[in-house]
Formats: sequence, C-alpha cells, structure tokens
Amino acid sequence: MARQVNSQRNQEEAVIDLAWPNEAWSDVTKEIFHQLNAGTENGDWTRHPGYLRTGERRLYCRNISEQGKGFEYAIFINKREQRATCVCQFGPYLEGPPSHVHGGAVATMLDTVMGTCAYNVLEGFHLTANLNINYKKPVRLGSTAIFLAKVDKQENRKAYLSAYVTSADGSTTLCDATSLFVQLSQEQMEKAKKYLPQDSHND
Ligand SMILES: CCCCCCCCCC(=O)SCCNC(=O)CCNC(=O)[C@H](O)C(C)(C)COP(=O)(O)OP(=O)(O)OC[C@H]1O[C@@H](n2cnc3c(N)ncnc32)[C@H](O)[C@@H]1OP(=O)(O)O
Repeated sequence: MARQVNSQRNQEEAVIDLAWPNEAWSDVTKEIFHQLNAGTENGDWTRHPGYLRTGERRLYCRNISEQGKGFEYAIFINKREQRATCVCQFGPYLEGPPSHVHGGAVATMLDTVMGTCAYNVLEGFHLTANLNINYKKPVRLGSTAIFLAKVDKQENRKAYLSAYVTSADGSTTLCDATSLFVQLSQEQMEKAKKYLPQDSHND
C-alpha cells in the first residue's frame, strides 16, 4: 500500500511513497520485494522511497498514477557495497514492440536505478552524462524484472556504473548497461538551484 507522508513543500500537495506493494503487483513482484526488503532488517540495505507528487510536476517513472499501468517498482541501496537493486513490474502503458516493453522504458529504469546507485558515492546533485545499453532479450509487457547496479569507479565528480537486468527468476539476462554520472560543480549547482525541490522528497 502506498504510504502518505507529509511534504514540507506545501500542504495541498500530497507526497505519497509508492515504493511499496499495491494490489496491482503480481505475486512474483511482491515476493521479490519482500526478499529485497528483508535485507533492510540488518541495515545493509535501505529501501529508497518512491514519491508520487500530486502537484503539477511528477517524476517521469512515477507519472502514470493508474496503479499497475506504468512503472511499478522499488529500489534498494547498499551503501557499503556501492550497489542498488530494483524490482520492477512493467505495466501495459509501456508497450513498444507488440506485447513487449518499449526500450525507452527499460532505459528509464536503468537510468533511475544507476542514478540512485550513484548516490552511494556522489554528493549533491548528479546528472547522467552517458548511458549505454545492450538489449539482449525483449521484455514481456506485464512481466517483472530485476535491475542490479553497482559503482565500478569514481573519479572526483564522476561515477562510472554498470548494471544488468534479469528475468524475475534470474535465469535470463535481458539487458546490460554502463553509465557515467557527473556530480554538478558548485557553479552548475548555482545555476540549477532554482529547479531543485525545496524539501527532501527529491525522488
Ligand atoms: C532520487 C531519484 C534518483 C533518480 C536518479 C536520476 C535519474 C535520472 C537522471 C537523468 O535522467 S539526468 C537527465 C539527463 N542528463 C542530462 O540532462 C545531462 C546533460 N549534460 C550536462 O548537464 C553536462 O554535460 C554534465 C553535467 C553531464 C557534465 O557537465 P559538463 O559538460 O560541463 O562537463 P564537466 O566539466 O562538468 O564534466 C565533468 C567531467 O565529466 C566528463 N564528462 C562529461 N560528460 C561526459 C561524457 N558524456 N562522457 C565522458 N565524460 C564526460 C568531463 O570530461 C569531465 O571530466 P574531467 O573532470 O576528467 O575533465
């Protein structure tokens, strides 16, 4: 169930944490979520909240508010191991090839999971400078996939990551990817400040 949290931003805008199972999640998606969430018990992993804002702006991968029709996902981060893992169920509004997920939707989740993983090493705000994806197998619409990302190298403001996407049972590699995220310099941050959310709900 989505959990309502108060946003300091302004009261009429509800900020809802969607990175929890809801009735649109399949049993497979829920089972993987609970396996990943069990890793938070000893503190090694933390669940990254996924906020749907109900104001005029929405995070792209949280913008389809009809449950189960778009991206249904939760991301878990392991700071010590510089890794992130995501379970994602792709809804019917994400079609590309008939009955399969649009490559851009898979790219969106890779960008988001690796961008979230980059928080393990980069401070402040970072942007995707480069994202390379090898699509190995088409992803069935309505299916559940697992995204596994890790930081491979950090050089100052640059974080180099790799990731791969597997079927729910882990038996099939659907994609692999690499990326570069760049933390904004002070000067770039000054310019970007006016666009940044005013509260901690920046996902
Ligand atoms: C909580 C929710 C989390 C979600 C996570 C976020 C997921 C979504 C992330 C996105 O979708 S971000 C949107 C898509 N990306 C962009 O719009 C970024 C557009 N590009 C830029 O703004 C600038 O090019 C960028 C900030 C990436 C880099 O700034 P600059 O082009 O001014 O270069 P800069 O000097 O700051 O770069 C720092 C280093 O990165 C290197 N670099 C930059 N772009 C590169 C590139 N493409 N390939 C290789 N190296 C690159 C650059 O050479 C330099 O290396 P050195 O320090 O060694 O000299």
